Amino acid sequence: MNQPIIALDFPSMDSTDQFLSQFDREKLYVKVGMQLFYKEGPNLIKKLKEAGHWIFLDLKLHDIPNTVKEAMKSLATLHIDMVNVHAAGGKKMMEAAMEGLEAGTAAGRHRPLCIAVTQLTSTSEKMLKEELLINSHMEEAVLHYAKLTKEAGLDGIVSSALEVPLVKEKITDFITVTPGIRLPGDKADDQTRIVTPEKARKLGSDFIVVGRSVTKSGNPLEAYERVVYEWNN
Ligand SMILES: O=c1ccn([C@@H]2O[C@H](COP(=O)(O)O)[C@@H](O)[C@H]2O)c(=O)[nH]1
Repeated sequence: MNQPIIALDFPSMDSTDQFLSQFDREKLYVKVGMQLFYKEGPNLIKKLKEAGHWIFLDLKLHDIPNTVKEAMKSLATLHIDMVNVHAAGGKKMMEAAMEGLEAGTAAGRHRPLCIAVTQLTSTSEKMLKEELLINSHMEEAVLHYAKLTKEAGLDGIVSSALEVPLVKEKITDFITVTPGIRLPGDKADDQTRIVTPEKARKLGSDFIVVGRSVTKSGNPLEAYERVVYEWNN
């Protein structure tokens, strides 16, 4: 079974524990983002690891190459499974991220997967042009950043599932992690490039990231099971 990655966008360890307690010790693939990590830090990661969960630490590093390299050295000691940067930091920054991760990974351990955000799933075509002054269509912009990411030696990208077919056509051996996932009928909220789990599977995503469709549902366990079903069948 392919597991969706569940975004633990909660304010504290307590609210996270409360959410996870509904899953009866099932091992989940979880995503810890800025809100939770900035509050609870490495202790939370340790706790989630001890409970057997896989962890995508979604901090989206974006700084000068040396700073990103040293930050990745530290993050590699947390034994997470996946980590990320913003591709907009450029090739040198992404290469530095990989150097840091490799240097920080203990002998005998797997280096965490490292992926780069191409264009946030909250970004629309209009915003791309008018605010970011990127004068190409979303798909081309995502592909351009994906190519830079591949050249820098990273394992894959974050994009919406809508761009996955083009990325997969042009770049091989490269994973696609796609947030902006909504169950049919759910609100888009601040996301603009959204698809259902079923559509993401049909478009060829390797991993989907699901937050509010599960965490804000009246019945999170049932919503999770629906996502799992749609994602796998
Ligand atoms: O382009 C991106 C990159 C990261 N995210 C993160 O994924 C989740 C999505 O949450 P939803 O509640 O399902 O919208 C959230 O943690 C974002 O920080 C993204 O949405 N888009």
